[in-house]
Amino acid sequence: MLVIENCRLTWPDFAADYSMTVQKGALCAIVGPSGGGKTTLLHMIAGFETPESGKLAFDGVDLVPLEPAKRPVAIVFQDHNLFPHLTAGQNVALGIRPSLRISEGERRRIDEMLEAVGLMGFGTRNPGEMSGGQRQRVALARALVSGRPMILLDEPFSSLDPGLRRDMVRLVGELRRQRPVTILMTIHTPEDVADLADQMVFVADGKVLASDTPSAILGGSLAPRIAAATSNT
Ligand SMILES: Nc1ncnc2c1ncn2[C@@H]1O[C@H](COP(=O)(O)OP(=O)(O)OP(=O)(O)O)[C@@H](O)[C@H]1O
Repeated sequence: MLVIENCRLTWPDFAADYSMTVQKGALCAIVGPSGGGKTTLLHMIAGFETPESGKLAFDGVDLVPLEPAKRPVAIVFQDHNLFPHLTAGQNVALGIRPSLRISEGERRRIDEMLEAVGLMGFGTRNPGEMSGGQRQRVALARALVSGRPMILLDEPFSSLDPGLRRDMVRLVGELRRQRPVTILMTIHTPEDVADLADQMVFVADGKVLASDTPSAILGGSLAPRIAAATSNT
């Protein structure tokens, strides 16, 4: 389980105090207004920001003292996930070995992962020869092949058109059913994940203001605020 208890971060213009839990193996969607602190929450879990106080633990392990590379976490950003001078296969390989010196078995794992995200045969292409959706599939494959038990997706599909975005969200749903991974995903279109996510949290003003099932969140008292946050994007 991911446990976040009163994790505080303070800047001159913004203060956050996060508390939430996510069950191991769950898909948790993070929604809320722009500037409310969704990305900052993921950055804190990944280790790019350090809480001044509070508890941040996954599976009973305190994450705070661990540098980002040592955390049980892989992150996929909205853009710029891939190295343009490396092939798709090499970009995925980085999830296993930063040196890119991979064994034959690892090569097979990479090919299998590319196949799992619908990119069989694309291993030798460069990112510049791929569509935005295909590039995000490569980034997803790299996160999954790393074997890290928690994957953070920060608006990974928001630059894609609505149909492709829904396909990608469904792909995330399928992939996580096949492997024991906990996924936290920020999203500006909560309706896309309503029937896939186990949990939805609403983040605004640097706080987790609600945490429940997607139907309870989307049908509850926060619905107008969620609709307003969505229409502003
Ligand atoms: N390192 C930092 N230094 C100063 N302020 C920061 C830092 N990191 C985040 N913030 C502030 O935290 C606030 C929340 O930003 P954040 O990106 O987490 O919001 P968000 O909910 O992800 O927004 P969006 O939906 O637009 O991506 C912003 O006001 C931002 O300026």
